[in-house]
Amino acid sequence: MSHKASIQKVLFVLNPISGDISKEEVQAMIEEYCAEHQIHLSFYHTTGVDDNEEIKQLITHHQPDAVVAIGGDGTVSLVANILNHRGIPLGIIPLGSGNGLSKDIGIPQEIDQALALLKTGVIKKIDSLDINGETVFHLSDLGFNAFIVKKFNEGETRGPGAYAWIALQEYINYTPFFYKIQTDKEYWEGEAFMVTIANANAFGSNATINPSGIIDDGYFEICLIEPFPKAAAIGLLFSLYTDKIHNSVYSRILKCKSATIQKSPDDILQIDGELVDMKSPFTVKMNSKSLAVLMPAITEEE
Ligand SMILES: Nc1ncnc2c1ncn2[C@@H]1O[C@H](COP(=O)(O)OP(=O)(O)OP(=O)(O)O)[C@@H](O)[C@H]1O
Repeated sequence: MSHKASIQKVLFVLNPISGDISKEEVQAMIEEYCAEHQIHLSFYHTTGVDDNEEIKQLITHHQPDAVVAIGGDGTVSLVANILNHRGIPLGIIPLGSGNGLSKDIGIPQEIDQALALLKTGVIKKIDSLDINGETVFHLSDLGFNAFIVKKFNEGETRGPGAYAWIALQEYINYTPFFYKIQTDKEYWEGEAFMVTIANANAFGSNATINPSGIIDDGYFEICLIEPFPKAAAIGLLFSLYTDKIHNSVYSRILKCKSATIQKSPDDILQIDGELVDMKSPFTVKMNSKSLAVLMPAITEEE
């Protein structure tokens, strides 16, 4: 179910440090678009400190029809967390390096086209997941990828090249952790190279970990990559980038509505790009259709 967006008042939340484009230019483009389409606008520039409270106050004050996050995954997550369960739609103008959620829901990656959704888009509700009080809108994982995210955050170099280089170096000596997973439907235990708790389909890098996931079907998937011989690594990588990982003998997907996961103490959890300190065991629960999102009308017909 979706309905045509009728948006006349927008709060734009802009992260001045994300992306490599001039934010003055982005703001000028938005101001011009809104003037042309009689959209009343206000801007909030994030500071990295108390943004959550400031944005909540601005929402109360301005009563916007939509709040548009302009930035990377961190900015999208900040705004999505505020809007979750509130009914006010989230818009996204992607400026980060990954932009995972925006890609998964079909939001154009070009600024002008993403902006045009204010007039051409539809509002649709998507699911979110609750992991012991932390919210996942896109993907969360344990194991190898979360470990690489940690290494990447600790390093000096940025960009997809740096991430791939760290992954390649660490992969050689990586030892998979042991997991116990009880879902509302089945039990699984064993070692896994990676355990992805997926509300959506693909990482910002376009590696599709959950090809058949649907973001508003009331289910999530726990996507396991079981330990594999080194010789299988290239094939697995190829499967991830051709939407075929579910066909691999090393892949197992547990589709469910709730789950309890037991992890090893040293294993790390990442949620939508941020590392989270999580106790074990932890529970994952579905919040069906909790977040209203502004997206292209075409997504529904695909
Ligand atoms: N004015 C600011 N100065 C410094 N840090 C900021 C400011 N505003 C937000 N931040 C920080 O920016 C981070 C979020 O960045 P975001 O993910 O949106 O962009 P990015 O890092 O460029 O994108 P990506 O994660 O996709 O590479 C948060 O850690 C937040 O605290």
